[in-house]
Amino acid sequence: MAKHFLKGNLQLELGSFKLNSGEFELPLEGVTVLFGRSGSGKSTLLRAIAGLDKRTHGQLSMDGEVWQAGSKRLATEQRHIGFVFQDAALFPHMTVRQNLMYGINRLPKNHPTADFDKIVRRVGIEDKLDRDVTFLSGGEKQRVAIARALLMSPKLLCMDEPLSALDWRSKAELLGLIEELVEEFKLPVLYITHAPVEVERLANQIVFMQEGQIETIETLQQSLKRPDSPLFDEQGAVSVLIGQPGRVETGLREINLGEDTLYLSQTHDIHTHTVRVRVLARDVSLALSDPKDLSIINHLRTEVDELVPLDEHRLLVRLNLAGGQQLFAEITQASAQRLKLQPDLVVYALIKSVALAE
Ligand SMILES: Nc1ncnc2c1ncn2[C@@H]1O[C@H](COP(=O)(O)OP(=O)(O)OP(=O)(O)O)[C@@H](O)[C@H]1O
Repeated sequence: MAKHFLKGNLQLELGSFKLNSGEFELPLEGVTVLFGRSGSGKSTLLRAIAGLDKRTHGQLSMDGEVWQAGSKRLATEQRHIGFVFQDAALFPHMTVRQNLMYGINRLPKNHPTADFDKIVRRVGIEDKLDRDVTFLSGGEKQRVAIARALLMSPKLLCMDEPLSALDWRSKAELLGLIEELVEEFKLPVLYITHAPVEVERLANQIVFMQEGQIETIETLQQSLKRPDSPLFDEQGAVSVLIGQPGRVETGLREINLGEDTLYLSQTHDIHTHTVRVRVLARDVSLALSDPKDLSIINHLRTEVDELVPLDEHRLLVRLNLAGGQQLFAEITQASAQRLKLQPDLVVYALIKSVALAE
């Protein structure tokens, strides 16, 4: 059961664009991603929830505390929300420390704050405190923005495309950091992104937006179960397997899936208790028996759940793993016929360890 709930129905008109969320009840557990096409109203909904636009109407309450009633709003400062935007929005020509202290010094006296040294160390900017923010890299600026938000001890953290302006290496580093912080601080997060990889790595649940409305709210696993999931891009269907990190041996990282073990060719340190492994359906091959003389390391015993045709040549096979998780394999219709695939048939899912991304 989620500890926090955001409940409401919000309207906001911006020129010709109308946000009309419809009634929603959002259990805020871990990361809730707002997902939808450009212009579908994700940022507008986030701003309405945060109380950043005076023109907002409707109803909103967080854990029973009224944030919006008709046109009356609780001021944003009183909602205890932390913000991280695409552009870190730091004060230029001020040091990192001055930027961090600026917000803290403006908090009401009774407002709780977090341990400065702890946050700064945790976010990895302890050696940057006296640097002018103008000369920080994009990734470093976002770390400062995250620290600034966490120092406010927010009840809710709102992140609007926090990684989209970064290069891939900084993106990967910050994605890992955000994942760790969410687990460590147990902070509900509302997160906007266009990138399925970020959704798959972080989301507990997803709010799908379309033309200013909330279309549907689903857990990550629910939306990945749909063969036509909006999360699937030109790379095709994706599965996310959740496990616990195990040992590293001979250059392979073990991921414990309960009954099964996966081997990843990544050996960097993992600081979270659970790990999500992203598997592209097209990287999964199937065999009717467990092949012994193959370079592919991961052989998972599965049962066919369903065959879903994609077009006249290809299909998706949904597989059940022993521990209850599901995995997609994309194969040709010709292979499916040759193997005589049908529901309940036992097949071995073969995945190269280098194809797996944590
Ligand atoms: N202040 C404004 N005045 C008029 N129209 C606006 C204003 N702000 C946003 N809009 C319009 O509202 C619509 C929704 O914008 P919003 O930024 O919420 O979409 P989004 O889903 O977050 O898009 P993106 O993914 O591109 O950031 C867009 O058509 C945008 O042009």
